[in-house]
Amino acid sequence: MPGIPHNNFFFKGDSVHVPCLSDEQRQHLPHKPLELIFTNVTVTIQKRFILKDVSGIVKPGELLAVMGPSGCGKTTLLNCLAGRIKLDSGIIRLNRERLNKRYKRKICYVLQQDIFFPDLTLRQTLQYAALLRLPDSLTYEQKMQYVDHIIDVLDLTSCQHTIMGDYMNRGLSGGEKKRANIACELLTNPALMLLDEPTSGLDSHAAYHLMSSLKKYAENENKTVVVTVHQPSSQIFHMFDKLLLLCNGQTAYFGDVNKVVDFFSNIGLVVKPHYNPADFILEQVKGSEEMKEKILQASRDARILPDYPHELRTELYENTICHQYINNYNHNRHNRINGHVQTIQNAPDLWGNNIIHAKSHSRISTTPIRSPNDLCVSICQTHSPDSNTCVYTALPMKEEETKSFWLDNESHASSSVSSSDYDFSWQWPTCFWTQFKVLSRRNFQEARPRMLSTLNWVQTVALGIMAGLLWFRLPRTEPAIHDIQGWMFFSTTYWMLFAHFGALYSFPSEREVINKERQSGAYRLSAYYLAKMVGELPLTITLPAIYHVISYPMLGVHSTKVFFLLLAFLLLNTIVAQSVGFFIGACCMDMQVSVTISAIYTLATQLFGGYLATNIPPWLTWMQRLSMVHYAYQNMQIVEFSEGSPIECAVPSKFDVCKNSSYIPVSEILAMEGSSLPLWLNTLILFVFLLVFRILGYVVLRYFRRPK
Ligand SMILES: Nc1ncnc2c1ncn2[C@@H]1O[C@H](COP(=O)(O)OP(=O)(O)OP(=O)(O)O)[C@@H](O)[C@H]1O
Repeated sequence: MPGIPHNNFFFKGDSVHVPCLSDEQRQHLPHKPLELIFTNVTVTIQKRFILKDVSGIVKPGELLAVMGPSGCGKTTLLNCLAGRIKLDSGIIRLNRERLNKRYKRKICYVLQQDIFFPDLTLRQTLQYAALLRLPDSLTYEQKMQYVDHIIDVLDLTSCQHTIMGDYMNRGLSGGEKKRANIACELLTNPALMLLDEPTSGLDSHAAYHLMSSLKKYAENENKTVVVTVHQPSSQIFHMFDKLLLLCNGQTAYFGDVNKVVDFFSNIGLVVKPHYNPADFILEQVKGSEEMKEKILQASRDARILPDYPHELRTELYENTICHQYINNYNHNRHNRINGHVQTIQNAPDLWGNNIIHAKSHSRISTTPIRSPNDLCVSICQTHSPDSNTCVYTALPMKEEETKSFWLDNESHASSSVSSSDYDFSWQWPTCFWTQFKVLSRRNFQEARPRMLSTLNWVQTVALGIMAGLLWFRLPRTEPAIHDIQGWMFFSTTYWMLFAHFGALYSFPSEREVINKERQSGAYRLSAYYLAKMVGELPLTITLPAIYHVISYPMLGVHSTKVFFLLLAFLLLNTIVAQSVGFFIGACCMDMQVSVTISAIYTLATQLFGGYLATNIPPWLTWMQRLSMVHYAYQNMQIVEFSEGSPIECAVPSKFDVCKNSSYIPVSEILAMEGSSLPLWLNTLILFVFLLVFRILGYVVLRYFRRPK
């Protein structure tokens, strides 16, 4: 394939391939290698330790396996490393810099669950991912060429036109979905890959090939790879460079994979010959409580042995050098650093250098003190100049990295910008316009099978004919008024319910995909939201329009203008109802709650619509103001009875006006149902409904339903 290098690494048959960019393309994705260090990671949920003091280091080119029994905290650790869970304590660093939002696009996180739009094919899924996540500097052809290549090297060619599928519609197999999941993430040429159970659901052959691919990916591309695995075969086990064994959320072993057998032997747990070491160590950490404690104690003891990575020894510095140092402050003063007025605590360090502790809002800049081996940095996380309230830590740093650094002390996942290493990954991969265009197209393509399914067509046509037959050729006389109103009210309420519940039911499955993509920083929420409105609009209005085209002429068309105006209000009402459904879907995580709220709202809307109850008690009239159907229904009457053929009075007539006239004016017909508003005001209110609920939906997604 032109433009694709031959230093391939992914196995396909007997050959090995690289799903990577050509050198020219690679220039557009300048990810430098990342070293991952996590120290003393502790997470508690509902006062229960899920992870406690877990530490590890993975260098570029290395493959770290996280193993342990089910429920020991593997996924939680991966979530922490991806910055998706707030730590109770501990630090995660990438290239010695604290994990922050800027790294999101350098990290690829392949989730345990394969979350996709079920109706898109594998190829469409990858194409959209490439269009959204590869930078605008690559042309469309280059992006598609890369998709072809990824499909080829992951051996997905034969199933590229198969839908992803779900439990209702069978699509890709489990293994194919898993590879598709990895393919989507590999598109961005990530520097750090986190994969949660990538081999689950694969047969041993497929699992071996996948793991060897990842191993070669790490080695050849200098990538950092972390995987969680349950029970690897011995072949797979020996592919790992490093192993982190977890037991009850604590480190049972961290180090080279080829030293783990010795570690267990040293505490009297000797692996039998020809036994899979992975099975052996997992059996030990699933053993009795005494056995677990013995292993955990041995692991704690190993932290002070010489071969324990010195990058992880923060507690040594904390307890000795930094403690002594912090107690040695001798004066405070104010100064200006990095353009911010800061309180600076300045003191000579233990080795004769100066240390400056500086605090400005949430950002901190410190100069380090030099310890005999490394640099000890003290970080004050409070606004108080009192050293007793400072939280401090010590970390070995390279000298060039110590000039200044910025600390995000709120959350690992929140924003923090370093002046150094500023690259494209801080920005969105594509501009708003590209995101909007691609997402509109994808929304249309994804929603079409769902919204315009054969069943929906049958239902619409059947209902249109039924309504047309029921109200067939209605005469323009007083006794027919109620029937004409019946058709209008039925049409508006039916399409309100259809659109509202359609939006409600489609949202939960869509939300998972959107959350996954938002977490990886693929696009702006605003681009998605706008694209959703635009992309789905033709689909939302198609079926009500078909219904109208069938049923209204059967009633008897009196003017083209009336035909189109009635259609316009029917569609406007449908779009408003969809907005409300979308808003409720965004608010409620629980489907049953959202269905209940929707049922109450839509039924109340019907009751107060003006057709079913005409004598609404005065203290309840405000409810009518909240009924969206009410406004559309009123407008349809205004149009039908003022622009259409006049309605003849009956003899005798219940309208007083018929004493002096043969026709009933629209105002009299509307007055039968209580007070009414002019056409323009009803229309304006419908547009206000539309805008308010769309904006509220966005606000909820933006601020209250942010993916963690
Ligand atoms: N949000 C949460 N609320 C309550 N408990 C949680 C939550 N998230 C995780 N846990 C608990 O934390 C523990 C670790 O969960 P985690 O999913 O990390 O385990 P795991 O090792 O990945 O398991 P498995 O191998 O079965 O996927 C489990 O006991 C789980 O029940």
